[in-house]
Parts: sequence; C-alpha cells; structure tokens
Amino acid sequence: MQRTSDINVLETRELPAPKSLIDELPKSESQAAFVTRAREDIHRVIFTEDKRLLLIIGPCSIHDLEAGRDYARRLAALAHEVSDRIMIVMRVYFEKPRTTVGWKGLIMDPHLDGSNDIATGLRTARTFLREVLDLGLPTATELLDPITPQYIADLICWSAVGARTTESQTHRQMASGLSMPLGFKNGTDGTLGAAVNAIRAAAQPQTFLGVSIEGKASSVVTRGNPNCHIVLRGGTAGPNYSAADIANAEQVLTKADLLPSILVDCSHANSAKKPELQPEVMKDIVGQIAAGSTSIIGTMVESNLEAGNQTFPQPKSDLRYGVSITDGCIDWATTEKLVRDTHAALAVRFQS
Ligand SMILES: O=C[C@H](O)[C@H](O)COP(=O)(O)O
Ligand SMILES: C=C(OP(=O)(O)O)C(=O)O
Repeated sequence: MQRTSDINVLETRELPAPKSLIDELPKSESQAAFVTRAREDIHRVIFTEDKRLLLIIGPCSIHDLEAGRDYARRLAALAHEVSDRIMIVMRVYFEKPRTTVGWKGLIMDPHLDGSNDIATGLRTARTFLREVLDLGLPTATELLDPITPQYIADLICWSAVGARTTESQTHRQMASGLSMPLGFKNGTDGTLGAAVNAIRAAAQPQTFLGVSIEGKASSVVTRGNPNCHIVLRGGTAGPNYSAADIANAEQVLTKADLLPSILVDCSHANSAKKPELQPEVMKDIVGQIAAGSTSIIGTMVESNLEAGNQTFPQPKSDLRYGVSITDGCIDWATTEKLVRDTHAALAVRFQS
C-alpha cells in the first residue's frame, strides 16, 4: 500500500508522563504555598488597588544554570530591598518562539547541541524553577508548547503568551485552563486586536485536545481564566508605550468590556531590540505613573549578568558567562540602578 503518513517524520521519542516527572521532582508544601501567595499578590497588583509595580525581569532565556542561579540570587536580594513599591518576578524563560528558526530554549535543547533531549529539558526546567522559588522569588515564563504546562505550570506564578502566538486558538484554549495570571502580548505588527480577543477567549470555558497528567491524549475541559491582561511590546510600526498609546489601549480595552490593566514590555519592539534603550522606556513609563496613570500595572525588562548577547550556535566552551544567547539584555549593574531609580521615582504614588 502507498504510504500516506509520517512521510516527513523521522522518529517519535516517547516522553515520561507529566505525573512521573512531577513525582520524581515534586514541589514542597512551602513551594506550593509560595506559588499560591505570589499568584494572589500578582492578581492584586493587576486587577485591584494594590499600587505596587509588577516588574517581570530577567534573562531573555536561561541557557546556563550556573549563571541563572547567580542571577536569581542577586535578584532575590534586590527584590527584597524594593518590595514595598515593586513586586519583582523573575523571567525564567525556557521556550523561545523563533521568527524563522534558531535555538528554541532549554526545554527543547538542554544540551545546546541540537540533540533536542526534551525529557532532560523538562527535568531541568522543573529543577531550576524549584530553586528560584526557594530563593523567595516568584517565577514567570512564556508557555509556548501547549503540552509543556502539564510538566511545569505548578511552579509558575505568571506566564505570557507571546506576540507570535497570541492569535492562536490553541494558545487561547491553553490559557483558559491555566491557574496563574497571564499576559497576552500584542501581535508583532503592534496592533492590539489579537490580544484583546485572546483575553476574551481565554476567559471563557473551552474544550480542546491535550494530554492528561498520566500522559494520555485527552479532551481537556476548562473553566476559563479571568486573570488575563494585555502586554504592550511595540511592533513593526515602532514602540507603543507613549502616553497616547496607553490612552488608546485603555480605550480599546474598555470598549471590549475589559479592565484597562496594561503591562509594558520595555524590550522587543519597544526598544527597537536595542537592550540599552530599556532604561529610557522604563523612565518614560514611571513618569506616566508619577503623572497619575493607573492603568499601567507593570513592566517587563530583559536583563542578565552581562550586557548584550552573543552569537549562537558556537562551541559551548567558547560561550561567555552570563551573556544571553537569544535577545540582548542589560547587565547587572544597569539592572540594579534601574530598579533602585524606579523604586525612588515611584514614591509619589505612595504618598498620602
Ligand atoms: O525574545 C525573544 C525573541 O525576540 C523571539 O524569540 C524571536 O527571536 P528571533 O527573531 O531571533 O527568532
Ligand atoms: C519572545 C518574547 O517576546 P515577544 O513575544 O514579545 O517577541 C519574550 O518576551 O521572550
């Protein structure tokens, strides 16, 4: 008989069921309590009168656990210092969407050599997330593959659906079943329609094809996730964080019967992918907050131990410590100054 399927599939490698990985690397009671409390705190910042700024900050992607740990330890101390006005959540990004192709993150390729050992990637992700939580730092990630959450979502406090997937029905359905607050980025073209539709779709009950905790193909029935908001990240036409852009976003959200809760990504198209411009974007946003804006609930910054990024692939042994292998970042000294300056500038919001 003529072969009609799997013509382009070379191999199918079975993965451990989510339950077996979770049993192997379980969360402790204190980690579970911490995740629950952090999600509640994030919810309060996004949707209620909690005036603190939600700051999602950290490397564009984690590729070296030692450098990731080093970064997390420094961030935990800084987060503690500014916690009265800023709620810091660490970017712990393990899945990278690509414009065409490229390294897709530590879950997909944990050995950085194209061997794509996903089972090890999932194990590594769980291990690292638990370490970050133990430092008292809430975790943020982008959930890109709809099966990944079954393996790691219990350890995540906030998640994003990225600019390239906000319009995808699969991702909106996934979001409708997730347990944490979630930000939908505006599309890569900079328009807001897809993100607004995504927030509305994710709030509704949905039924979709997924994988059960036992690893069986399943029909997943969700309640709907009411804790979704928009993230402005700029687009092909340029940045979208100016006061006029924020006023426009408020109007679009209100017209769609959504709360005008806006998180601004200082990176990506809002800084023309020049990481060193992020402090300028942050300064503008904090200025808008000081001038009375209540709809800007948070910001996102891509930061690492060292500035910029490095070409990848290249031999692992030649990689520079603490430098991103995906998007460029600001370095640690700039990060500390940015966070402390932001903390000082936010004082006005807490007067009276
Ligand atoms: O934040 C990361 C990148 O902007 C995103 O993954 C796209 O990367 P690429 O355009 O280099 O593929
Ligand atoms: C990929 C990312 O962003 P965006 O979806 O906005 O490009 C990211 O934040 O890592």
